[in-house]
Amino acid sequence: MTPIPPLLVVCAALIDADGRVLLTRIPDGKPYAGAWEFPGGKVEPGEAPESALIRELEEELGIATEESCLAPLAFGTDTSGGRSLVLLAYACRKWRGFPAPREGQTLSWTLPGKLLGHDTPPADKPIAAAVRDLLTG
Ligand SMILES: Nc1nc2c([nH]c(=O)n2[C@@H]2O[C@H](COP(=O)(O)OP(=O)(O)OP(=O)(O)O)[C@@H](O)[C@H]2O)c(=O)[nH]1
Repeated sequence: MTPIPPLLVVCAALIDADGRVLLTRIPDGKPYAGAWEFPGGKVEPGEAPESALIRELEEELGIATEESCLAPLAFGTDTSGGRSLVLLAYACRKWRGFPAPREGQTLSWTLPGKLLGHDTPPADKPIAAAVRDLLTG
């Protein structure tokens, strides 16, 4: 049997000048609807993770950033319910434009101490902890 590789997903902890982090609400009809996640999305075949994240941030939020502004931070996994997913998270403090919901998402700028209080998918838990530690260290 040929093993199926896990789905590779990238996300960003966008950190604003006040040290808040952007979460987006997962819309109805998607896995974990109503929970909160970091902006990002799937890495396409042949795409570098950083390029995928830059593309997703532009598509979802209308902001522009670059590879030198993406600092690898943490990763999480989700193998529940038949899923097999690896989520790579980058911290990002520099971008151009003002993040706005291009796909109808609800956005929340969240203080680091409140990150773990949000309902998030399992893969996001270690990432939320790493972001909190980075910002409250
Ligand atoms: N963007 C994002 N996806 C996450 C996070 N945590 C997590 O488990 N995921 C999962 O990773 C997958 C990413 O899918 P997506 O729908 O956001 O990706 P995409 O923008 O490329 O989707 P598309 O196929 O609709 O274009 C989903 O199954 C989602 O539940 C997270 O923090 N951010």
